[in-house]
Amino acid sequence: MTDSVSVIRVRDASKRFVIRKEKSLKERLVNFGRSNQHKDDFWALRDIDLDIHGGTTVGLIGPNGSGKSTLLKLIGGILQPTSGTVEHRGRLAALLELGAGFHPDLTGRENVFLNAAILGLSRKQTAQFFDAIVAFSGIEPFIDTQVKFYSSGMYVRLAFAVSVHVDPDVLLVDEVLAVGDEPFQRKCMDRIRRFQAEGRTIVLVTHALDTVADICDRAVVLENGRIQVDGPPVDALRHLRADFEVMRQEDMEKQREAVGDSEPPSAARIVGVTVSGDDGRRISVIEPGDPLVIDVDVDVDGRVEDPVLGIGIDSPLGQVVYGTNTKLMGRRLPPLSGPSRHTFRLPQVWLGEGQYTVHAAFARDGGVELHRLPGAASLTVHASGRGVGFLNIDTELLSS
Ligand SMILES: Nc1ncnc2c1ncn2[C@@H]1O[C@H](COP(=O)(O)OP(=O)(O)OP(=O)(O)O)[C@@H](O)[C@H]1O
Repeated sequence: MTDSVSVIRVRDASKRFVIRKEKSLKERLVNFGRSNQHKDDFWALRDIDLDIHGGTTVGLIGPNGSGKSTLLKLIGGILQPTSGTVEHRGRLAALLELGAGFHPDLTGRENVFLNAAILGLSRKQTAQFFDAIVAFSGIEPFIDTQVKFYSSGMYVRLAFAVSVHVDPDVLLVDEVLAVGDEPFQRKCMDRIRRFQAEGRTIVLVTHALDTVADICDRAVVLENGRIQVDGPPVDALRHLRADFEVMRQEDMEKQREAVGDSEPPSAARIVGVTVSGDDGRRISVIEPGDPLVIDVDVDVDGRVEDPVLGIGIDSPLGQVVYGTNTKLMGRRLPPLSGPSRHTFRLPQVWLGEGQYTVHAAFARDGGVELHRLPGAASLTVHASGRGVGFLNIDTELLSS
């Protein structure tokens, strides 16, 4: 089934939605007698050109509302472009938003037949696959229940089972898989890998960026309805993570402004965190194995007798990837008062490719945390692209 020609071809496609907004009471009075709604045009996609070749796996990534699902729906023929063209070749199965393609009043069994018929299978063909579909979905006890009573996970289980059993040439998958439990998600990933090995084409919308690095041949970054990057996942992810970091900083700035000076002055504060290399120069990008020097400036109004100072490196979702503090290190700090600087040196930081932030925290030994500065500095790790995840390990293949 693998071929090098386009199985999906999007040419100069744009999609406009008309958004209706309720008018305010004042506007209603002024426009008495006329409609109570505003109509606004909104371009969810602009000038999209995309060729997807047979046998490839492409990830569509980008911030919330950037147009990923809309593009997937255009490819799947669920939506029509306002201008431009979208073509595809071969049988196409789509796993789009929850419940799409299912009729709520029909049972799981009836929906399997309905869905398969929409995808072009005869009743006889569907009957052949039926047991395999139900077995894969793992929801046999509920197969004769109306799907409106299904949980979101049960919906997705059945929908995914149908889409992978109808022998599609192209599989479109939106984020929905994320609602399945872990064992089911793993089963789906195994099936997706099998599809890849069989040379089928897969287009995936996801926020799981490591999944994109792991399974996609190519990634397309959408922002504000336009393609920003289209290329190898490592490049696309680097671009997107850098943009996310800008958004995070803007968001922090807004939060700080919103809180303003209303925050009560604390007796002990971390006033600054800087990250540098061994030569003392400030850095924000490192390679795996590089050393890192983290300076933490603290200001204590009064005196803290038994201070404990900690630092850590967090993932973009705020998960602590690494953390330590003076107590864990078996070091005792002297009582602190006034401003002071404390320097931590991490000799070799074997982090994997990605965007991280550095936090610092200050506490009393055995007592409450006095101050924490999350996202105090940002850190980008550029790795070789030979692995995914938080760690960088130079794995070798000893035998094959
Ligand atoms: N049927 C619709 N009517 C009006 N606006 C819509 C419609 N569908 C999508 N939009 C708007 O189009 C924009 C893109 O939506 P889309 O669902 O494609 O984004 P996305 O990148 O998939 O986002 P997310 O990551 O949050 O799922 C959003 O601003 C959304 O509000």
